[in-house]
Amino acid sequence: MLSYRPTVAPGSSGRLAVLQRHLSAVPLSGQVTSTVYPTNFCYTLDNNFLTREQRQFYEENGFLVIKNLVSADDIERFRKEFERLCKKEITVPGLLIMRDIAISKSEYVPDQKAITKLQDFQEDPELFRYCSLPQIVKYVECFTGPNIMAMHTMLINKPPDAGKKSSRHPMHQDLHYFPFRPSDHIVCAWTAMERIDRSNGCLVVIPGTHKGTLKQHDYPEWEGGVNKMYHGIRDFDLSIPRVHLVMEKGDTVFFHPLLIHGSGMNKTAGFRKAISCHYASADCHYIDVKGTTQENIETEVVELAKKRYGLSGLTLKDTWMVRGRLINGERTNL
Ligand SMILES: CCCCCCCCCCCCCCCCC(=O)SCCNC(=O)CCNC(=O)[C@H](O)C(C)(C)COP(=O)(O)OP(=O)(O)OC[C@H]1O[C@@H](n2cnc3c(N)ncnc32)[C@H](O)[C@@H]1OP(=O)(O)O
Ligand SMILES: Nc1ncnc2c1ncn2[C@@H]1O[C@H](COP(=O)(O)OP(=O)(O)OP(=O)(O)O)[C@@H](O)[C@H]1O
Ligand SMILES: O=C(O)CCC(=O)C(=O)O
Ligand SMILES: [Fe+2]
Ligand SMILES: [Mg+2]
Repeated sequence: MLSYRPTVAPGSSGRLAVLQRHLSAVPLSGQVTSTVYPTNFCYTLDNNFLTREQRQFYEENGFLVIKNLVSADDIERFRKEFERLCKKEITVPGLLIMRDIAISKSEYVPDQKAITKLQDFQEDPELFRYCSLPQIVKYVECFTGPNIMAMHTMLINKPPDAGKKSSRHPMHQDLHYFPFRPSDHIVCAWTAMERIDRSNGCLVVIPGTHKGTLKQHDYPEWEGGVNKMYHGIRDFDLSIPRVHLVMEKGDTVFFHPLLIHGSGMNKTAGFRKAISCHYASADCHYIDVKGTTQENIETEVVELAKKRYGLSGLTLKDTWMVRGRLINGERTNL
């Protein structure tokens, strides 16, 4: 499994150069002069799908919410599949099932609802359908270009907080987990599977932080404990204003992997559900994270892979190479 090689030989630095040229969005001669063409868009591609307002919003803020993008029927199907997986009616290779730290450390015997997160559902055709929904992929292409990889999949089932605030997700940047670049060609799609607001722990973002750099991440020092791998930005300044994204069922947010975000406590009795996929341009390249701030997460992920699959000597890159799946175009580098 780990001897995977891309089916198309890399050597595609030319493609990336083309993509980068697209990113600078320089006006072409001969275009309609009544339109003012942007000269400084660098986080979105010029493929005429996003409106000018949508592009401008993402450029400035690092996220974009699209209302009602996923149908109630599809969400119902994802919900049903989630239940089958929780009940272990089916098993899926590679699927990671995670329970909340508060539940895992208590005497209480959890039922299947006590699952906080399913991760890596790329081998489950029903859930993976989410990643290929054409209306999502159309948006994704505006950030990644045409060669699209689904790198990371999650169904988050934020449990009612057990009283220790462990249902929170600390403020972080997803790029911390990713050993591939450039970051501008990576995007997360995150769809609310029901109404999500401050009562059940909505996404919380700090607009504009995608323009910054990757920060040092560690486990936050929370009294009630922190879930495995829920790293947060070290010494994060909580006085910086946060924006709470209240979303209705089917609404989808696309966000940049440097955008600082987290999610709040679930104060309701229900399990708050969202489904997400991180996409990257297949033209991105892997980096070695040794000696960088990402070394700590590499150590943890590699330890987990060793524990689960008995494989030693892996790198963070190896664990992503085997999880990535092509969605559109050619698998060039990743
Ligand atoms: C091919 C390689 C695949 C490797 C995959 C690695 C995942 C990489 C993550 C990338 C994320 C990138 C995207 C950014 C998004 C940000 C995030 O969401 S980061 C957080 C997501 N990460 C995860 O969900 C992965 C971590 N999960 C796990 O490692 C496991 O689910 C587990 C927490 C270890 C539970 O394993 P399991 O064996 O099923 O459980 P138990 O046998 O009951 O417990 C073993 C041991 O672990 C303790 N424990 C259980 N739950 C938790 C928890 N939520 N937090 C902390 N610790 C937990 C449990 O108490 C046991 O401990 P003990 O001391 O041995 O008793
Ligand atoms: N006092 C705090 N200590 C540590 N982290 C915090 C604190 N307050 C907020 N955070 C971080 O910010 C995230 C969002 O929290 P925020 O307070 O903005 O939302 P919330 O708790 O869902 O909403 P509300 O404050 O309305 O209950 C939390 O998950 C956590 O990561
Ligand atoms: O709480 C959520 O649904 C999102 C958490 C998150 O940001 C993540 O898993 O990367
Ligand atoms: Fe995240
Ligand atoms: Mg709060």
